[in-house]
Amino acid sequence: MNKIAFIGAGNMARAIIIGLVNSGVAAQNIMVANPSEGKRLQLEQEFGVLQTSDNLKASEFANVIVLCVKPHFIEDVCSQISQAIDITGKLFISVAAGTTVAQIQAALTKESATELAPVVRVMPNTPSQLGLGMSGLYPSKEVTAEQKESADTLMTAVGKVIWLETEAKINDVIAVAGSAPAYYFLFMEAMEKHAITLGFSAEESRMLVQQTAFGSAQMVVQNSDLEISTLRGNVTSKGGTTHAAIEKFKEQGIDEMVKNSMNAAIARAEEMAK
Ligand SMILES: NC(=O)C1=CN([C@@H]2O[C@H](COP(=O)(O)OP(=O)(O)OC[C@H]3O[C@@H](n4cnc5c(N)ncnc54)[C@H](O)[C@@H]3O)[C@@H](O)[C@H]2O)C=CC1
Ligand SMILES: O=C(O)[C@@H]1CCC=N1
Repeated sequence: MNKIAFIGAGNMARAIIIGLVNSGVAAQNIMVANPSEGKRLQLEQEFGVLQTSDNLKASEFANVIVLCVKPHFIEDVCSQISQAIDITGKLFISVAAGTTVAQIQAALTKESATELAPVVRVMPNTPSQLGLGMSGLYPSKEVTAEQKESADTLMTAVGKVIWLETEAKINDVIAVAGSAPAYYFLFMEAMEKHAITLGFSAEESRMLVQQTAFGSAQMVVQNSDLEISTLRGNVTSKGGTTHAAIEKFKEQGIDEMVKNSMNAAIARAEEMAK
């Protein structure tokens, strides 16, 4: 049975922890470390996970250490852990955008050490908290088959996973899945705002938008044999209202806008890794 430490108790750690506990992982096998107490105490109260302010205590407790701090803290956190405790046999999983395996391994390597630590980079997304996450995983070559299985089991508990052939694909997963919940939220926010200006109450606007988004996503999921464009076509009567709206989206360059925005996420991830 793996013991899992989360270093950092923010949005992404919370999403994965909720998904894990709901999937049946024993809360006593999870310890979360965060310097300030608010978020970790909340996780303890809600889910019974162990918590500490001490990254080293959590790292000693676990054989799988999930790094869930902001990218600019990853290297400091890794050095702190590797300088203070014996990390032999421990698997490191990093969810950080724009922080490479090489950077993480360098920070995990003591001057005297010759071996590199096993690291799996994971790019998850926040729907993990509902068990509906989508993650891309990339293992360093030091990761054993058993550790790969552990990482797969961990992320499968909170959603679907794909394993990536190259580390560069992690940045593509950021654009398509990691950052993408925010794109859908942005679109829903825009629709909700306009529904309100059309005279619906805030509650009605929210319900109209969320139920339509939910139903549409379910239609995509439950009709995997159909192209998404076919589902769109089924709504779009020739010369009708949907056609008018879709033509307006196209006229304003929706494909270009989506492509450029996704590429901006990739470019930012590449820039962060420098
Ligand atoms: N939020 C998202 O949708 C996604 C985030 N990520 C990655 O997850 C990582 C965390 O992002 P969020 O959870 O959104 O950030 P966040 O700011 O919500 O959480 C980070 C947590 O780390 C804690 N922290 C700061 N310094 C620390 C230290 N030295 N030791 C232990 N804990 C420390 C903070 O107090 C905070 O609670 C980032 O690297 C990000 O790239 C990846 C995929 C999706
Ligand atoms: O915005 C970010 O940098 C992180 C990575 C993917 C989602 N959130």
